[in-house]
Formats: sequence, structure tokens, C-alpha cells
Amino acid sequence: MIRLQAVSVTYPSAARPVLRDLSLDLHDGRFTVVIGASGCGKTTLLNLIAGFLQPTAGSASIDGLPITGPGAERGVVFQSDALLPWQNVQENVAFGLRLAGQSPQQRQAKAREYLALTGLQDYADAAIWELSGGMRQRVSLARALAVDPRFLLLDEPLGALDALTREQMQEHLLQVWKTTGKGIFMITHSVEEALFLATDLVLLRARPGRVASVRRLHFGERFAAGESARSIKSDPRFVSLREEILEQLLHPQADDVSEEAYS
Ligand SMILES: Nc1ncnc2c1ncn2[C@@H]1O[C@H](COP(=O)(O)OP(=O)(O)OP(=O)(O)O)[C@@H](O)[C@H]1O
Repeated sequence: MIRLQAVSVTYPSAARPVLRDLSLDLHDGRFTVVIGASGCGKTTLLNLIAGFLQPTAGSASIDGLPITGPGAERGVVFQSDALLPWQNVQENVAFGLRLAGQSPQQRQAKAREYLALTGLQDYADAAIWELSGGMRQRVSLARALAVDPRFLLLDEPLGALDALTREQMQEHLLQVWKTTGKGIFMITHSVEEALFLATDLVLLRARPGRVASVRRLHFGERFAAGESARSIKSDPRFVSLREEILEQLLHPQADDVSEEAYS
């Protein structure tokens, strides 16, 4: 488990903390989604978990050991895909494996496995510029998965995609989550996306960033168990919760921190 305990972050150039006294647990195998107003500190939170940033106060740990930097058990996928345009799809997926010292045969086998998992088995030899935005994000996902991290950290990975591709990618992410059993931590600006994917939905308050609520949800689990996305997204409980969270984002109230459970 990854644990943030009473973390605060103040950037050297800033007078006020971006995150203050924030505590959050990320459980193995669960899909934690963070939503909050622009600038409330979501990426800062991800950077803490990834080990790119150290807290000014409080602690970030994995299995009780301090997070002191990036680690192979935490794979990161950014909004812009950061693929290497001079390498083909398979070489991009195998990139981390080469850094890990694996042989060319091992790299090829692993890359093929994760290309199949992300539905790109027919594109191993394709150039990056030949791919659509959704396919590029799937290559990024395959590259992060190939080094077999315990947790995937996704910073608004679907933000640049058109609406239809985005819905398809949401379904794809749930399938990958179900197949691999990885813990996922994801940032999104879409309330509907957050509700559909999350087992743990974290709402952040702004200035300074802190946890307003953590909800346990089961909509993504229902999709993983075979229910259709349309049926889930039109479920009255889904619709009313979407409106409730939108209202909380648009008109934040007092700083009550709550733990709630929804089906
Ligand atoms: N390296 C930095 N130095 C100084 N200030 C920073 C730095 N990185 C982020 N900030 C500031 O911290 C605040 C939170 O930024 P962050 O990117 O974490 O928020 P966010 O919720 O991810 O935003 P968005 O939803 O717009 O992507 C912003 O006001 C931002 O300007």
C-alpha cells in the first residue's frame, strides 16, 4: 500500500502551500481516481507518489518504506504520450526493459505480450507517427505495464482524446485493470470518467489542496463483471452521483472531510 500521511507541499517560489495536511491510502489492486478543480494540486500529488517530488512536511511511503525517488514498482503515464518517435511501437514498449537489462529475446516476448494486452499486436512494427491518439496512449500504457509495476500512475491520460475514443479507452483501462490486477492511481477532469473507473474516488479541495471526500464505488467493477458501459452510465445512481459531484466541484462548501460508500 502507498500511504501519504499529513503531507504538505510548498513550492520554493510560492508563499502558500499547494497541498496541506493531506492523507491518502492507495491500495494494491484498487482503481483510485482523483478529481478536483484546475490547479488544486492533482499533478503535485501524483509527483509525490511517483517520487519526483518530496513533501515539505509529512511522509509518503510504500509498504511503510519512505518514497525517496522514482521506482520500478510505480509506472507513470502522462497526458502527452512521451513516446520516442524514432523507435517503432515495439521498441517503445520495450524501452524500460532495455534499461532493466533484459536480453533482446526477453524484451521482444514481453513487448509482444503487452501489445496484445493493449490490442496493438498488429502494430508492433508501425511508426509512432502512423498511430491515432488513442493508439499512442495504449502504447504508453503497454510501455508502463511491460516493466510490471505494482502501481500505474496516470496523469489525465485520456484528456487529449476525442469523446468517442475516450469512452473506448475508459473501457479498455478497466479491462487492463481487471486482467492485470494492478493498483491504478489516475487524475481526470471528467466526473463521468471518474465515477465509471474508480473503486476509490478522491475529491480534492483547492487552495490549499486537501482531501474533501473519499468514496468507495463499484461502477467499474460492474463493467469488469460484464455489464455494459451504457447501462452503468445511465443508472439513476450513477446520474445522481454525477450531479452531486459536479455541484460539489462547482460550488464547494465547508471543509468537511468524509468517507462514504456507494454501490
Ligand atoms: N514546479 C512548480 N513551481 C511552482 N508552482 C508550481 C509548480 N508546479 C505546480 N505549481 C503550482 O501549484 C498549483 C497546483 O498545480 P498542479 O499542477 O499540481 O495542479 P493540478 O490540479 O494538477 O492542475 P490542472 O488540473 O490544471 O492540471 C498551481 O497553482 C501551479 O501553478
